[in-house]
Parts: sequence; C-alpha cells; structure tokens
Amino acid sequence: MKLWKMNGAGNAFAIFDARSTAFTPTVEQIRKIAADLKADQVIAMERDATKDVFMRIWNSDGSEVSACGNATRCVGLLMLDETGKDRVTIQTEADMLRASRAEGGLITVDMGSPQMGWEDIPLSEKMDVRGVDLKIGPIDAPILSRPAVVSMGNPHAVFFVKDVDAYDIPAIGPLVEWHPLFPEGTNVGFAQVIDRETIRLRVWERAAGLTKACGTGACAALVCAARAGLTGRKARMILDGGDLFIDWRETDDHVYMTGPVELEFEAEI
Ligand SMILES: N[C@H](CCC[C@H](N)C(=O)O)C(=O)O
Repeated sequence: MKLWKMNGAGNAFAIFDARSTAFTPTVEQIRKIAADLKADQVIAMERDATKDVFMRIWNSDGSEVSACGNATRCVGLLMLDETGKDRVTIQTEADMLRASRAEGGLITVDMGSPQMGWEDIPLSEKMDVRGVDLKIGPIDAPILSRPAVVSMGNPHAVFFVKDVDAYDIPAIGPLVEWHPLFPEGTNVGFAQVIDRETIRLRVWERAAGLTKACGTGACAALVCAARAGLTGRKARMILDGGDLFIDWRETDDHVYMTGPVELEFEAEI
C-alpha cells in the first residue's frame, strides 16, 4: 500500500492509498501512525463509485470526522497528477468537493456552502450563531466571550480578538472544544482582522490540538468575518504554517480555498 506524508500550509497528514488494499485501522493504530509520522490527521483514499476518490479522515486522537480542507488539497494534488484531469472530485462523509490547480503551484478546493443553522453546527440549544453565549462567563484574561459559529462540514467556533498572540490557546482551546454547547465538540479559531482583506488566524483543532494551519478553520473564520462585516468575502488568511486564500463567492455561496501543498515523502508499506 502506498503511503504519502504531506502537508498543507504545515497542517500535516499521513495519506494511505486504500483503493486496492483494505485499510481499517483501530483507534490505537491511528494514534500510533499520527504520533510516529507527526501527522495531525490520518487520511485514507478509497474507491468511490462515481467520484474520482473517497477521502476518509481521522483526527490524531483516532476519531473519524467528515471534513478536512488542507487534506482535501493534498489528496486533490495526488489525484490531479494521477488522472491528468484539470479538476477532480473528492467525496467525503460531509460533501462532494472539487480540486483544481491554481497559479504558482497552489491547489484550489471548492469546499461547498457554509452551514449556519444552529442545528447544522450543531449546537445543543437554539442560539444566535453570530455570537453564542458560552454561559461560562468570559474566559481567561484578556477576556474572551461570544464566539461566532459555523459549519464547513465540521463545527467551528471563531473568536475575533485584537492580538492572537495574547492568548494561551492550549489552555483556552479545550474549554471551548468540548463545551456542552457543542454536542459533537468544535474546532476553535482565534482570528485577528488585520484589514478588510487580511486575517491572522490560529486554530485549536477538535481532537488534534493547535495545528500549523486549519483549512476548514480558515474558511469558517472568513465566513464569520464577512457575515459580521469585518472583511469582504475574500481574504488572505495568515496561519502559523503559511497563507491560505479564501473566497466565499456570491455566485454559488461556495467557499473556495487556495493554498500550498508539500509532499514530504512517499513509501510502499
Ligand atoms: N480537526 C478537524 C478535522 C481537520 C480539520 C483541518 N485539519 C482542516 O484542514 O480542515 C475536526 O475535527 O473537525
């Protein structure tokens, strides 16, 4: 079975080609693979009846999830190279996504439409998704409260702050990640709006911790910022591991993410 170690803006993945060999790892095996290969997520490429590939996603804690933007760009590059097509289709548990090449060797993925109903996030009770009340009072000092929430096929809570480096994210992230308002947990973004086209972002990922970049997190932060009138519908997202370019198009309400992909190594195992 082919194994690729890749990253998207530093968000690291172990990607297994499970299209001709069954890959049904236990939680412990996922945790070991992620630890040994220093991967934030473990990915399996599987056959799909109608799409170019099915992408299965596990977080480094072994939990299976339904969306991973940066991994979609990595699998997209592999499939674009393999098929020679201009655009490939990638099915996940959440959605059917499309990947294509962009200038400068970057890869663009159509991440579909953001979901904004409180039941779509999901939340455990009806609340205003533009700013939910965590009911645990302000968190830490400087004070954090009322994150905006949205789903990109996975849940995201986004705090808009003046300085992302002023927060102890490993201490605060878990408080929100498994807060009872989020019955399936949530990814936690800390977004600093630099100007109407630029956001500095750090993300405490659900079941993976602080990563160098989070693709769905970048999409979520842009959607929440645009919805709040803090930015336009396009922005450069500056993450610890690199930049992602997000474009939430009015034409189809889809969110397009463009960014780098790096192949670190490949092996037959
Ligand atoms: N931790 C996320 C999955 C990976 C998301 C991130 N790596 C991305 O690029 O979107 C979750 O549990 O929903």
